[in-house]
Amino acid sequence: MTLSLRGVRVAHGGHEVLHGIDLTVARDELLVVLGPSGAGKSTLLRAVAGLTPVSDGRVSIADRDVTGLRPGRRNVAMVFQSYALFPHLSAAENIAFGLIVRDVPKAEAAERARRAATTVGCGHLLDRRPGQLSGGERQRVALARALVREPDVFLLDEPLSNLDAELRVEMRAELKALHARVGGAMLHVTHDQVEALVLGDRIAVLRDGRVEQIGTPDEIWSTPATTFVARFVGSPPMNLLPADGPLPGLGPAGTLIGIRPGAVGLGSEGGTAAHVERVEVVGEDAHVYLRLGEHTAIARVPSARRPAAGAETSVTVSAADVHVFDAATGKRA
Ligand SMILES: Nc1ncnc2c1ncn2[C@@H]1O[C@H](COP(=O)(O)OP(=O)(O)OP(=O)(O)O)[C@@H](O)[C@H]1O
Repeated sequence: MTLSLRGVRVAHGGHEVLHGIDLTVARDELLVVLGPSGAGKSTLLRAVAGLTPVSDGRVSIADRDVTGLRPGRRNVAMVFQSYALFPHLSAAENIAFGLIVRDVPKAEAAERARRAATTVGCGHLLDRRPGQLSGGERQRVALARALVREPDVFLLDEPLSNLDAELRVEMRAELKALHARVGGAMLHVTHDQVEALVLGDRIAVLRDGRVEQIGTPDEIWSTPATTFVARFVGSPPMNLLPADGPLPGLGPAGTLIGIRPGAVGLGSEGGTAAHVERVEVVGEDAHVYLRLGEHTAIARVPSARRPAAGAETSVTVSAADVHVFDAATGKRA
């Protein structure tokens, strides 16, 4: 394992925000830490980088206990959401900076910076200052600056969140391709579930300073361990209904049944009666907000086949599409 965290706890001003994190990242693995705002994602990255002290537990990098080491001794490179480039230095100087301060000869640093810049597609921007670069170009320079150091671990803190939607999708794919090319252990933090599903070899879902589930994107999607994971991953979120609610017979007593909006069938004969409260058209898809007695649910259907708001319809769900959770604990049953 290149990176391993064992029982890592972090407190801010006497208030514990990470409550014993266990995580490993293999040598060429891209692990995404996914969680809502305030879950402790940035704190986790900062603890690995050595920017925030841990109150308990151990951080190991390349089989070395680094828990007590300062950031410069850990051989990690961090890419920040804000890029954190020096405004008065050119892209080339920004990229080479980490080498120069480590006494790499100037000519070698410049050559390595040029190669890293070419790898991430900003080789033609080396003479420009950050103020003369677009957001996406700055992000490339920040990536090249991390890459050039050849660190044991890359730490990426929401690196795509300042980009517009189109560029974010493009950079997401490029980041994945880059990782496939250069390898290395990457810990990538995001609150964007699509980014996590697309990028991650594995995903660790963080909630209130605890890891709720770790698994491949497929595992997280198809077998969410808790109702929290089930609802956080997927948009619109998974419907949760009591097993003895409006769609009986799909789960044992005392459980909640989970049905993704895409698995809610509308308008078939013999289904459960439902009232269409509202319809949102999102391009090809429509989100249909349904009332089933005292409960509500969302269906995702092709826009062309959407019912009208105010209509009466019927709901059918195939048993194979149902997730079952313990109603008391929220854990997968
Ligand atoms: N320096 C600090 N001092 C006190 N509390 C802090 C400090 N930094 C973070 N916290 C608290 O720790 C918790 C976790 O914060 P953190 O920034 O790690 O969350 P996050 O998951 O990265 O959220 P976001 O997605 O909003 O950045 C929050 O409750 C936050 O208020």
